[in-house]
Amino acid sequence: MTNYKFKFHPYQRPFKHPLSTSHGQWTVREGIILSLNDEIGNIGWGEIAPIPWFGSETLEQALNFCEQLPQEITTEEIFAIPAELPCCQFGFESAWELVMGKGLSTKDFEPSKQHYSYLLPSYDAAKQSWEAPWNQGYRSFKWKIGIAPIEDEVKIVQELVEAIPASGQLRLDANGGLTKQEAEQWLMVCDTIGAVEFIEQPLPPEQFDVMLEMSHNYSTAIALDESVATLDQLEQCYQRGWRGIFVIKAAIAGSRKRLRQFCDTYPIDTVFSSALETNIGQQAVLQLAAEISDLKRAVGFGVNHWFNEG
Ligand SMILES: O=C(O)CCC(=O)c1ccccc1C(=O)O
Ligand SMILES: [Mg+2]
Repeated sequence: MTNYKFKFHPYQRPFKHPLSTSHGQWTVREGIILSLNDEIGNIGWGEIAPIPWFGSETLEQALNFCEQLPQEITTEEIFAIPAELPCCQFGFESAWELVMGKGLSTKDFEPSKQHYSYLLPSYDAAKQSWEAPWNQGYRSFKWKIGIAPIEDEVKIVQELVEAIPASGQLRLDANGGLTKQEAEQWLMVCDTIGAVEFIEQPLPPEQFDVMLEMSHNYSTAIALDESVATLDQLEQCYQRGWRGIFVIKAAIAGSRKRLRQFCDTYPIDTVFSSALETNIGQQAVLQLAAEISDLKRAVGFGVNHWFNEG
C-alpha cells in the first residue's frame, strides 16, 4: 500500500477590488495548497478553497483536518474524507489524481476565451467593463444582481444588453438575494429582452419549490448555484425534479470520483464555475469539467482579473 507524504500551506490572496454579492463584501480569498509525494518522486498539487457562506466547511475546519493528519497518508484515507469536508475531499482527490499520473498534469488545460464567462464588476462599473474583454474574445458575461434597488439594476441590464453585440450573452447572478416578486419581475424583464442566458440562484435554497415552479413558467432559464453547492444537495435537487441548469463549483461540491459518477449517470445541464481558487484549483476543475461534460455552456472562470496577478 502506497503512502504519500503530505504537506500543506495556507494562503491569502486579496482581491483587487472587493467582490460584492447579496451576502456582502469579500476582500481576501483564503485557502490551502497541499501536496502529495510518492516514494519515487512524483508530486501532485491540490487546493482546498472553502466558501462557508456557500455551504462548505470553513477554512478553520479544513485547517484542523489537515493538522490532525499524519505526515503520510494512503489512498484509502483520502477516499474516506467525510462529505462534511467537501473542499478537503476535492483538494486531496485532485492531488491524488496528479501524483498517480492521471489527468493533465504537465500540459495545462485551457479552453479559448469564448468558452469562458467574464465576471463583470458590480453596479454600473459593468457598463465600461465589457468591451475590453469582448475584444479579447469573451462572449459570455456575468453580472451580480440583488445588491442595488431592482429598478436601477434592471436599467443597467437593459443598457448592457443594448450595448453588447447580439452574439454576446449575459448571465445574472442574484446569490439568492431576491424576493419571489423580484424574481418574477426579473424573469419577465429577461423574457422580454432576450439575450439573458439565465438567472442564477434567484431565491435562497430553502425556496426550492418556488424556483422549481418558476423554472416552468418563463422562457428565461434558471440556474441553481447555492442550492447545489455540495454533491448531497445536487443529488437532492435532481431527485426533487430540477431539470434546469446546475452550476457546479467542483472545488466545493466534494469528491471528484462521486461527481464523475453522478454526471455519468444523469445527463444534467451544467455550468462549471469558479470558487475563486488559485490556478491549482482552476486546472483541477477545468480538467474535470472537460472530462465529464460537453462544455456546451461557457465555464464561469473569467475571474482572474479580480486578482492582482490576474
Ligand atoms: O460563476 C462565475 O461565473 C464566476 C464565479 C462566481 O460568480 C462566484 C465566485 C465565488 C463565489 C460565488 C460565486 C457565485 O457564482 O455566486
Ligand atoms: Mg452564483
